[in-house]
Amino acid sequence: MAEVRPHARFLMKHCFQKLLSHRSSSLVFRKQPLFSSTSFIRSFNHISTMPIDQTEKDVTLTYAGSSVKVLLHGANILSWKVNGAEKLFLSEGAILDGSKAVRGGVPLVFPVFGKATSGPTATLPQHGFARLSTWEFLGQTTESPLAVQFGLGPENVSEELRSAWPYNFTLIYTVSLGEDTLETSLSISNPGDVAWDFQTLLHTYFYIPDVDKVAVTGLTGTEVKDKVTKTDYSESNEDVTIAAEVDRVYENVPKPVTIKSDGKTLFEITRKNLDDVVVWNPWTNCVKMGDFKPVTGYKNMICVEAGSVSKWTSLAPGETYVAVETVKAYL
Ligand SMILES: O=P(O)(O)OC[C@H]1O[C@@H](O)[C@H](O)[C@@H](O)[C@@H]1O
Repeated sequence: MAEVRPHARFLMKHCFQKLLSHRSSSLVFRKQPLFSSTSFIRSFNHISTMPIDQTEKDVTLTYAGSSVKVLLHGANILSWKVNGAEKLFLSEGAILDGSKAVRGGVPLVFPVFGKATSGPTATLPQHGFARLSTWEFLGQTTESPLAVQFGLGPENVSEELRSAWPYNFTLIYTVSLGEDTLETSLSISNPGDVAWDFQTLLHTYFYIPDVDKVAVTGLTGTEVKDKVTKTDYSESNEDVTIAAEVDRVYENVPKPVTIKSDGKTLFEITRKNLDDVVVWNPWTNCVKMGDFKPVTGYKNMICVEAGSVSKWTSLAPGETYVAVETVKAYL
């Protein structure tokens, strides 16, 4: 029997199931080879810019003056532009060759947030293996908004990481680009025969003009685990501002969260099945990270991370968990 390449194996094992679920929600699924076909190109010849540009390393979508670029390594979004303006922070020192997690954009955290001290994920590196593995580009699902999918299964993960967490899983990451919105949806399935627990998070680095003027709202009254002060408390501020290192997990945040600058809304973040929100800015401690450049970059970034991290979610065989974040950009 001819050898089946990993990509084909992924499609057979993971995506045909997805295809069926898409059919029920009337989405169109196209497999990767169609992207290079002239029929696909012809179907978009009324649009002046090609909407999907695929290279060996990344995939760029262009839609209604906006664009998003996704690196296959980590399925890490590197850039999101609305009307030509960059909305994400990507360190000038970010390493994009697959040897390290990307410092900026939107790294994906799975199956553990931070570093577990006990349990099955304790042998995994900080934030798990999804951001350290090269995902497969699976193709396009819709034209308007423009959406594509990426997949990760055990066959895409290094042997070392796979033996550290030896479970069967399927991750399908859908990136949808609207005029001023970016929706990211992570479908986490257990196709194996034993249950496992996970945490997940979208580690979004937002670009901001000036950290001194920034405020995060929508967190008032929620319980906080403050990793800098090592205290737990209830957030009393309407406006959460940044004037030093901040590393906090806000638990069970009930409402959308907004990032403002000088009182004006820059971003609104809505979440489904991502109950927690992490706010992180390393401040001048960024000098300790070799890949954080320039060292003044902390003034132009804030991580507001939608996650399910304050508890473990158990996924039984055959179950799927779908986590969705929608970011709307203003200004
Ligand atoms: O350097 P890393 O592994 O990308 O992590 C960056 C930060 O990620 C945040 O989500 C964590 O709350 C921080 O504690 C951590 O420092």
